[in-house]
Amino acid sequence: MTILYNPFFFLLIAFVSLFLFRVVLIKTGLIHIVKKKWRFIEDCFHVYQFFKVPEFNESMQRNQLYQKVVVYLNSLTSIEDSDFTNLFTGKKPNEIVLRLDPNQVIEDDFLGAKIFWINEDKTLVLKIRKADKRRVLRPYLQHIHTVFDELNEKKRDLKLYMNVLDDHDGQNGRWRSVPFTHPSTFETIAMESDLKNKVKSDLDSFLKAKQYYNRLGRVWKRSYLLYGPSGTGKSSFVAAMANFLNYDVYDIDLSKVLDDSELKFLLLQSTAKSVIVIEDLDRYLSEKSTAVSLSGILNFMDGILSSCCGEERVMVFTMNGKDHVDPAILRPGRIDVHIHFPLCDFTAFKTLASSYLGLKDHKLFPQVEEIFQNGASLSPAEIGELMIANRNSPSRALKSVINALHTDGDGRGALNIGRRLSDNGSRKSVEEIGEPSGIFCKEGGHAVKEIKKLYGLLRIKSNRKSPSFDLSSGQKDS
Ligand SMILES: Nc1ncnc2c1ncn2[C@@H]1O[C@H](COP(=O)(O)OP(=O)(O)OP(=O)(O)O)[C@@H](O)[C@H]1O
Ligand SMILES: [Mg+2]
Repeated sequence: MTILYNPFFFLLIAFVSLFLFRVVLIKTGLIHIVKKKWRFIEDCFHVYQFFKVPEFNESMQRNQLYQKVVVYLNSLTSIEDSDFTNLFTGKKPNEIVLRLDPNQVIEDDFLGAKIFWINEDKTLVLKIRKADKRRVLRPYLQHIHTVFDELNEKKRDLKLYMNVLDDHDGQNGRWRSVPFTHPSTFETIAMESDLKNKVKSDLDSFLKAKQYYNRLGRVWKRSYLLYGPSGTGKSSFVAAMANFLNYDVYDIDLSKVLDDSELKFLLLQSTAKSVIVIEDLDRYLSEKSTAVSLSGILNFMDGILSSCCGEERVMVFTMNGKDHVDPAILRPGRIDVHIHFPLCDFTAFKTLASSYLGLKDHKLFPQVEEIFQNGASLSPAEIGELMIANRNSPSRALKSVINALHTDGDGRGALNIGRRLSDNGSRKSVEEIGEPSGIFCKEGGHAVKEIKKLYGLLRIKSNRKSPSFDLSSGQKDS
């Protein structure tokens, strides 16, 4: 019986009872009633101020702020906690969005202050403690603007612009647009994952670097050269980049550009947050199938003109090979990142087999691996086509890939290897850093490298015969 008089026993009982009480409150949902009562009691001790945001102004024009607040509130997770919420289908398939119901209260936290929104008829009422108002209100409204802009940016429909020769209406210059709906993403591209991540983080850091570029007095742009044999995924990669960045695409057909000044004009007419692409640049240059001069292209690449618009742009140039391209185009500082798109190797093949056939492993894989090791190769496009054509039978698909590698692909990979071996020493140094298919000329991305480049520490290297490789080894060193 003495245990009953033990204070520890009482404490234990109290703890257990409290715990059980809490469990009952949570499990039965009574917690919400308790919270409401508690809020009511709290309200008695605070003085609140109310701000109305009506949907229309006195001239019956729409209040922009109302729209922004609605979008902002609908994005809050606390909307799920209000007693009534409307459910709608979203724009994407299977997407369901929540919308605040009239007469509901939604709670928000900002800078440690509690803010309540009451959805009255055609008016949103902001309720804030007087004690918090001076400190919180302005930054909070600014926060709503920012979140709204971000959400808007995310959901906007992308466009693909193409330049045309005729300009009948004269209204939109020479650009014509269609919705950009290319499904390619970084996930669907078969590519060394390390390289893919490097490109993603390069794009990410570019997006965040507005202040940085401004401080250095540089145009806020980043340019990429994608080069490699046909069907290795260069165009798909451009689409993946645009989808990743959520940028429009401006696809410049150089054969439809009448002269250098028109190329400048096209650049000036492009909007911020866009990927500007020139495909097959090497072909235009070697066949001279464009009226644009080399200097016109160089000026375009340097983006001198886009500096007047000052907003972010990504430029992408694709080529089948760099061998016959004027060195001025490839000099360091002109194109920031070079990415090589090789023919398929066994790793890329496995990625394709996984996405096209849903195969993680197969008894024919060792055979395929051996063929790749013997130097045969095909482009991912060729392998992809065979897999799509035989998608109902993975074994047949793999056999047809093996056949094609034996016949069409024989020696293509070997040729590739041969080319590498016959290259100069600097190309070998690329192989040494373990990025045969990766970014081998990547300046910047990191502040130190940008500054080095700016202040000419790397300029000495640009005079060498094969500047990209020197730069990459500089990168390796650093
Ligand atoms: N690395 C890859 N990963 C996944 N699919 C690929 C890859 N490379 C090519 N493909 C597929 O092959 C087709 C052709 O690819 P894409 O047009 O991007 O090649 P490309 O390098 O631009 O060729 P070209 O130099 O002839 O323009 C696309 O349907 C794409 O899905
Ligand atoms: Mg292409």
